[in-house]
Amino acid sequence: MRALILVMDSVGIGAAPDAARYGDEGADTVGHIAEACTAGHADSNVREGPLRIPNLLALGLGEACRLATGRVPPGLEAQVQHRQFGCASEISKGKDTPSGHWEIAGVPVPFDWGYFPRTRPCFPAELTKGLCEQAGLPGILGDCHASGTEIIAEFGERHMQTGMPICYTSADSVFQIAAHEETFGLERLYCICAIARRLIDPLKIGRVIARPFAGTTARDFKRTAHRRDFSVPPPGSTILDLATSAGRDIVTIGKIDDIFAHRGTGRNMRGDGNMALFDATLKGLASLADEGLLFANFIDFDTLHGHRRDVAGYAAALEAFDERLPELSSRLRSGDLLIITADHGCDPTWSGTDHTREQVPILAWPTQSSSPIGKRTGFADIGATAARHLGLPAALRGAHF
Ligand SMILES: O=P(O)(O)O[C@H]1O[C@H](CO)[C@@H](O)[C@H]1O
Ligand SMILES: [Mn+2]
Ligand SMILES: [Mn+2]
Repeated sequence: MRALILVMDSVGIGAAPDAARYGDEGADTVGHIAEACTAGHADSNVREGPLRIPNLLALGLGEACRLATGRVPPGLEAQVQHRQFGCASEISKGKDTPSGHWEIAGVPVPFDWGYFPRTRPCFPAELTKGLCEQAGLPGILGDCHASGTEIIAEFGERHMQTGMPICYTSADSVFQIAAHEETFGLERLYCICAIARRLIDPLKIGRVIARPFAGTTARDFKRTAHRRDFSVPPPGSTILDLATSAGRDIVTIGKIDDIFAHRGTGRNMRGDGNMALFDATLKGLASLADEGLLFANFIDFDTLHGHRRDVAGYAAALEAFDERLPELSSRLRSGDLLIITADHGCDPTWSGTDHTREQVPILAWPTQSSSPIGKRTGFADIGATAARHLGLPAALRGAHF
């Protein structure tokens, strides 16, 4: 008997009840992608036509959408084979990855994050000064809200000439530093991120993110897989901490270890892209001991497609993930529990490039209980259910389903 939590990063299924507060009323990541596909607006050289995700639909994704918004998106009507589906809205404020994952793991965020204003410059002068002094930098570029790919196209060449890193933020509580892997150096980038992490702790900023890139000109700059997140630790004991205390085997896939600031994250396995992460998940599962926990994050939905407002790419990523689900389900043993969910939305049809405050799906297979999961307040019910399944102490915030 083991438990698996798979987070499809940013796969929201409709605006959260408080979405208006975030300017996200009407956002719907899966719904709008399905609509675009059906309308023939998401055809590309890798996919075409209506969204084809039969395995997620069999787990109840279409019906979870109905619970969240009152309608099944076009093309997602299907026979549900497993009736353990539901949706959840987030208690924590914000719409970013750390709070979404921590809440899934049983720890909603009880405080308000710090954010940087939409001004230029947007970082406090003392912060920039401190960073330049302590890291020996001649200055910084950017100093604004931006899309990560656009800002390296804009400032990448100047960065290479001057050695000034590109610092930017978003609607999330983040301080992001982009620098060239070779001319600036990867280790040096990590090093200045660690300095920035210490400097912004008092500002309650959730993450410093290293954004290394490669290439020679604005036309061919490309971010590499060596991104690293410097997160603050979760503000309470998560399911990972409980499982660690109980001596359980833990496998984390992808950026889960960064998101939880490496606390209780067990054996971490990485992969460059969703398919490599899926391979790692299968490998991790094969080695996961009885009563163990596997916690995985699939990042491409968000980083490559949601933030880039790439509807066809997002649809193709959902289809590719869906296609691999049978490999996973065929490896589950009797008594294992699988929960597929998400941490927030990132509607690729929405304005701007930020996350969207959305409800998330809960697709469970199978659960101990036969009552419907329904519409949940708080992602913590997911962690509470996995914890109960593993026989861990009932110390998390949520109620199990
Ligand atoms: O535009 P890029 O650099 O992908 O940044 C995005 O990535 C951050 C982390 O998900 C978000 O806060 C958003 O700013
Ligand atoms: Mn995320
Ligand atoms: Mn994101």
